[in-house]
Amino acid sequence: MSENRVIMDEAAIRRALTRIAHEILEKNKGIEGCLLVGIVSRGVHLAQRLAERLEEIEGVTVPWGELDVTPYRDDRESDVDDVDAIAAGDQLKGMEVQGKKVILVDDVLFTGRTIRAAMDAIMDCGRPESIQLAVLADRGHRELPIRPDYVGKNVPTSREEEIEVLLQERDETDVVRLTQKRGN
Ligand SMILES: O=P(O)(O)OC[C@H]1O[C@H](OP(=O)(O)OP(=O)(O)O)[C@H](O)[C@@H]1O
Ligand SMILES: O=c1cc[nH]c(=O)[nH]1
Repeated sequence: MSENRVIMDEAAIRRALTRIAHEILEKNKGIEGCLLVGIVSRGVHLAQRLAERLEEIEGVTVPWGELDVTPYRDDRESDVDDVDAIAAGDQLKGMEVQGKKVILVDDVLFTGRTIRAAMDAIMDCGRPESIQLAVLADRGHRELPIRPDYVGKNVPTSREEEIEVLLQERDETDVVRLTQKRGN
């Protein structure tokens, strides 16, 4: 079994994001009223790239923000101090979610717990018209009833495997890899 299998290379990531941008436009009949929200960390770069693609296609500025869902996680230790927790509304820097079509963007979808936390965070800021989800890779193993609206690639995985996403903005390369979990 290969230790490091490339699932998507730079071109595949670029094509997937372009396709997702078109799917977003088709589903929402344009981009009006949409707000892209990238989940920290790599979801932020993907949201920015999608916003850029959408702007290229539609010729309008597409609002996007970033969200660290740590304070909203269900696996967060209860004795963690709240000093560093930044309310979702402050993270979104006043961007209005009320009545908006919020499109959450993340790199990997696994159990769904990160997205559950993100939905809670968004709801803390207002009542969006809808919340949609775009992910670069869906590896299955959901623990909650969450499904993505836009998927770069479905990647069947075992629990002993991991999906690793590297992006130029942080990692100086664009690749999605399937690796063995350390210790396996
Ligand atoms: O569906 P889930 O089981 O919640 O897993 C998916 C999340 O896991 C990873 O984030 P991680 O917490 O590893 O942080 P990172 O984004 O900083 O790598 C990934 O970026 C997703 O946000
Ligand atoms: O395989 C996985 C699971 C969760 N998050 C990741 O980034 N990769």
